[in-house]
Amino acid sequence: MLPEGFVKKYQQLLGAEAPAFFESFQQPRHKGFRINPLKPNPTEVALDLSRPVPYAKWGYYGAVNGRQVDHQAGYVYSQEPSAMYVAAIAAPQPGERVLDLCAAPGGKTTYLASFMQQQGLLVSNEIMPKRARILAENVERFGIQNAVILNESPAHLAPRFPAFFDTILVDAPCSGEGMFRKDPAAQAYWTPDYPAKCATRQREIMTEALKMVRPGGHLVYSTCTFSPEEDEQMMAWVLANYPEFRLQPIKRYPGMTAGRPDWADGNPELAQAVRLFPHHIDGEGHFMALLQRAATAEVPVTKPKKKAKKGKQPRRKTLPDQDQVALWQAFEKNNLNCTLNGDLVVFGDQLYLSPETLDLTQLKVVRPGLHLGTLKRQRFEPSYALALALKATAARHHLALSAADYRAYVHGDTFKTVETGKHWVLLTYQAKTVGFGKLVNGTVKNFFPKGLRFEAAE
Ligand SMILES: C[S@@+](CC[C@H](N)C(=O)[O-])C[C@H]1O[C@@H](n2cnc3c(N)ncnc32)[C@H](O)[C@@H]1O
Repeated sequence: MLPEGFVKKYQQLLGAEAPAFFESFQQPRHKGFRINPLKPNPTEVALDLSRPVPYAKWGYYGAVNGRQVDHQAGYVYSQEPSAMYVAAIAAPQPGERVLDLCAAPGGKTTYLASFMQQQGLLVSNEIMPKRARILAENVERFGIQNAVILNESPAHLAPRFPAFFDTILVDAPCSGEGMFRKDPAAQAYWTPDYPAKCATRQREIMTEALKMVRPGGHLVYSTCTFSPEEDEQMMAWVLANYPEFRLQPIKRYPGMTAGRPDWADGNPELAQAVRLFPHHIDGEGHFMALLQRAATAEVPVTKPKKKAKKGKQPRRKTLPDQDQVALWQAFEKNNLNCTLNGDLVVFGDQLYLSPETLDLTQLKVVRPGLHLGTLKRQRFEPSYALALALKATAARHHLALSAADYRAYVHGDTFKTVETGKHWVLLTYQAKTVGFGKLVNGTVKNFFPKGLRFEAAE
């Protein structure tokens, strides 16, 4: 049952449309997924691709089975169809600097990365530590090479990246009215003053996010809620307080409706925003707006940091030493056919490849780039993330698994093979890279991450 206050509110706002809107909550929800253009032959998945989402490149209606190789190998990402349009509006170019400020679990980050084709910088940030780890898992599964994953508050990020990003996505935490069908708990949580509370937090987030957009750059703001307080009124607040930002038109596909100036301060510019209502479109519902910062906007000068006294400059702890570089290079030479681009960065005994030289000191870093692997005393152990970022042909040794071997592998078991020798093997199943194993005299030792092990579907 929809909350009483919710029904009253939308009866008033939607008038004659309200019954159709309420009725949509009785219908089954719409599921969707995107295929991953970063992988070789991305359409070779065991899923029905006959129903594309008209407004979302790589998007389809349908459900994904999380126990199948298409999911495990990062060939598909489950995403509710209306949510897909957010990153499709942002559509960053390869080479751009992009920030996804509220990024977990990664639906929009993985979509942004699809556009970027591994070029440029994608900073994916999530404030909640647990959710940031899930974000990292999804980024790795998708095989993204140019992402830096942070676990920061917007207030801590803004002074570090003033006017830095070409594109910023703020998929704001919201009252989640568009989640009512998927998650009945969202209904129980709802109270008439909840949207206003969420709006306060959204203004705090936007205050920081806007500082990080470069002159001429864009910010996409989105919520999965219908409440004007969090949607048009948020954008009205931005336009009134930040005159260097203007709303830009967004293409409206059939079923999408214009933002409602009459639900805010009447500013006609608000009609540039887009609403996806569940009674008009096959999706759960979303609001999205595209802001652009004037190319001529003046950027406040930030004070340069005090330099450490001569001789006291701490050595950047993240630069690998010669021995560590040598271990990686030996692994690369003996095992890979490709060269990976970026800066080598070391955190403890973990080696990463960073897409851009960034000063990440005093930031909570989940991944400073692509995780390459672990530096052991005399050897290098490649990571699962590296395997999923590689094409099978990028490795010197690869091994195609049978269905039984694949099941054993994702379950965490060792298995036998007729191959001989002692070296790393990049494992594939149905021509999809699924992880590394170590071949030792006919046995493949299992390196599938413990926390991800599962029973594969038959
Ligand atoms: C709508 S969800 C993001 C969904 C994500 N963009 C996706 O597509 O998978 C909003 C996220 O904002 C995070 N969040 C909550 N409070 C926040 C705050 N004060 N500042 C920034 N992010 C916050 C939540 O933890 C949540 O992961």
